[in-house]
Formats: sequence, C-alpha cells, structure tokens
Amino acid sequence: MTADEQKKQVGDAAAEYVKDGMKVGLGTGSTAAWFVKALAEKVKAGMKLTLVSTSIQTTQLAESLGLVIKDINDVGVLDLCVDGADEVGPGLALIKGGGAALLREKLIWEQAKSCIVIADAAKNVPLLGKFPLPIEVEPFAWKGTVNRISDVLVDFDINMMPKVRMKGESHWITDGGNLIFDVACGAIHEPAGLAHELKSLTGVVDHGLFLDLADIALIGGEDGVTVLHP
Ligand SMILES: O=C[C@H](O)[C@H](O)[C@H](O)COP(=O)(O)O
Repeated sequence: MTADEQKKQVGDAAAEYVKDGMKVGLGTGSTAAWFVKALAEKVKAGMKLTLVSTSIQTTQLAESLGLVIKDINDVGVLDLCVDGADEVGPGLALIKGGGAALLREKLIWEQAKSCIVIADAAKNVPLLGKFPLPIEVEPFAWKGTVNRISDVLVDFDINMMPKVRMKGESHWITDGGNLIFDVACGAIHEPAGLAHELKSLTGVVDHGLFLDLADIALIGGEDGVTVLHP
C-alpha cells in the first residue's frame, strides 16, 4: 500500500468518528485533505456539521467541495479536530508544521475537546527529530530571535542552525504573516523542555512540537488502521 493510500485509509477512518451536529476542526496537509474529502461525502449525504479550518489551503479545498467554513470566533469549543502530522512519537508527541500551518493548527487543536492525528506508517517514530522542527518567528528583528533560538538549541545538545524556509527566491510567509525556520534536530530527547524554552522566547510565535494534545492516533498500514493512545 502506498503512503497516499494509507493517508486515504486514515482520513476515511477518522471521518467515522464524526457524528451529526458536531463542531469539527479541519487540519492541513495531504493526509488531512483525505479527511476533508470524506467529510464532504457525509455532508452531501445529509450530515449537519459546523466546520472550522486550520489554513487558507484547507479552507479553499473544503469550499471547493461545497463545505461551509465558519470563523473560529463564532463557533466556541469544538467537539473534534482531525489533522495530520510530520512525526508521531512516543506518548503521541508530534512534530507538525511541514506545511507551515502550525500556529493556526495549534490554536484549533487547543479549542477542541478531542484531537485525532492521522498519519501513514512511516511517520510513526520511536524518537522525534528526524523531520526538521518548524519554528514560526515574528519577522521584526528575526535575526536576534534566531540567535536566541540557537542558544536554546545548544542547551538541548542540538548544534544545528535554524534554516529559514523559502518559497522560490522569497521567504515563506505563513497565513499569519510570519517566517518559518526549520531545525534539523536529528533527535529530540527532551521535547517538553525544548517546547517550553522555545515558546518562552520573544519573537517565537510558536513551534511545531504538539505535546499532550492528541487523544488518538490513527496510523495507516498494510494490515489496516492501527489506533494508538498516549
Ligand atoms: O503545517 C502542516 C501540518 O502540520 C501538516 O499536518 C503536516 O505537515 C503533515 O502534512 P502531510 O499530511 O501532508 O504529510
């Protein structure tokens, strides 16, 4: 089974957790896109849902499928959020942000009673950090912020410089108007400590470590969907 087939498998499986009348957050990326497509089928078949989105990209996809996306500020607490990840580690600690949507994703996840992460088998890892950790940075005075990020990384035995994400010749700009820096950590042995220290820096808007947020992981694979709990 290809990675894309696994992504569809878990997107469809996650849609089964959605019940009529729910308020649901839609994640971002190629895996979450399968979930959005599966939900669109349910809505076409008559299911009533209130939907919010984690990115412009997902809003455009959802609307192209006939779904209505509400403003998160008009919706209140969500019943469920379903989203992909770049890595799923022990305790369902995650790296997210490969698609640069981490800030709005985290805001939506934190406003949901329950969060399901969906991923193909290759993303289920014993230790986080092979996938570069995305860090969203306020553009003003970014050089100073990046120097302070580097100091924090050294404290965690990560001797890698954050690399600014590019889109062609220009800096990648997030939906919120910020820069993204990627750090090839290699291995993150203390995700909680690192998350705390990064978040404490002025200029760091947020980072891609999602800790203690996922309630369930649905992992694709040859033998069907594996359900993981923290
Ligand atoms: O910013 C993007 C998100 O965190 C995505 O959920 C993550 O990058 C996984 O994306 P994909 O399902 O395309 O691998």
